Amino acid sequence: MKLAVIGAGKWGQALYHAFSQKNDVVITSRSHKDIPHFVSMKEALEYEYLVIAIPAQAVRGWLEENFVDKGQKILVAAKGIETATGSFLNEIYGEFVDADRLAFISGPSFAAEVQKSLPTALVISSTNLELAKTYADALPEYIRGYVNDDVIGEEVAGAYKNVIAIAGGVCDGLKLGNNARAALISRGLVEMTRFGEAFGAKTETFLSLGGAGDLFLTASSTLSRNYRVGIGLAQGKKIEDILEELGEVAEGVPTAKALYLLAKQKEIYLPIATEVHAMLEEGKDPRQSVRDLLG
Ligand SMILES: NC(=O)c1ccc[n+]([C@@H]2O[C@H](COP(=O)([O-])OP(=O)(O)OC[C@H]3O[C@@H](n4cnc5c(N)ncnc54)[C@H](O)[C@@H]3O)[C@@H](O)[C@H]2O)c1
Ligand SMILES: O=P(O)(O)OC[C@H](O)CO
Repeated sequence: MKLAVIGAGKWGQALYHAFSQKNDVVITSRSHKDIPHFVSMKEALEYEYLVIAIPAQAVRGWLEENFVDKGQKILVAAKGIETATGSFLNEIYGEFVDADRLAFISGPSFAAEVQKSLPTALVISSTNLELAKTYADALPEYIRGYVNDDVIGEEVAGAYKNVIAIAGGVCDGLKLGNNARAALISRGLVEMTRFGEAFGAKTETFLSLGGAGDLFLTASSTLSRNYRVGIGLAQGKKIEDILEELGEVAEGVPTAKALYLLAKQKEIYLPIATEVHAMLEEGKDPRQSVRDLLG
């Protein structure tokens, strides 16, 4: 199979490594990178099968500037909800490509471990299960690919867990203990499920890889950029300084605002996301957020 990976950040390069095990893969990004089989954006967009690892908040602009529909299939490899409009990625990509040519990859997957070919299990979701299977079959032996058709559920899970991961970092940064982190992660799973169901997601989606699996991974590891944002908040750092130090995308930061706005609009009770939003956007003291969550 011939594939083109678009976006050469940590995740794009990890997926390029993974898919290259069994396929002919090229990679591109907005600035040249010294990677074998690096091609121009124009050449990459001629491929039939694409993998796009551009961060959620940049997707719409990138599509508007670069994408011409020539029948390509797209595996969307980002996790987030567009803050400006509250749109999920399937809605944004859906403005450019029919749903039956869109698939979404999610699940517990630190790029650094995928890059080292460590055992991983991921979910590829699509309304077109044949397409999901095509991409899953292209994964290497060290990645077990599951497929399902609950695109909304997998999208919500992948986006929401980044916000709970920020809270997980706050919890550990304040040294509140394992009991507190377990309570936070469990309640975070309930909260993301409640949110997902409001948008038509399947409850069981949140019990598997894309939900509980990715949440447990991300909300308790310094390998997570979002978890590290929480550590910084607990240390009293300003979010601007945290992100500058990080030097990589932390999708939970803009997604927290998107969740807060959607929760108000649809009147959904999202206590943890609301407190993360308050810490990020209003500079609320993390200790006060914890007290308010426990209150
Ligand atoms: N890093 C991981 O472990 C991991 C794992 C799974 C999913 N993801 C998801 O993958 C997506 C990308 O994250 P990442 O880890 O590669 O982040 P990163 O910060 O390592 O890289 C982001 C890449 O996007 C590019 N980019 C940013 N704005 C752009 C724009 N306007 N147009 C074109 N390119 C742009 C940057 O140049 C950079 O190469 C995120 O949604 C993230 O949640 C990351
Ligand atoms: O580093 P994070 O917090 O963006 O998490 C990376 C992946 O989404 C983990 O599955």
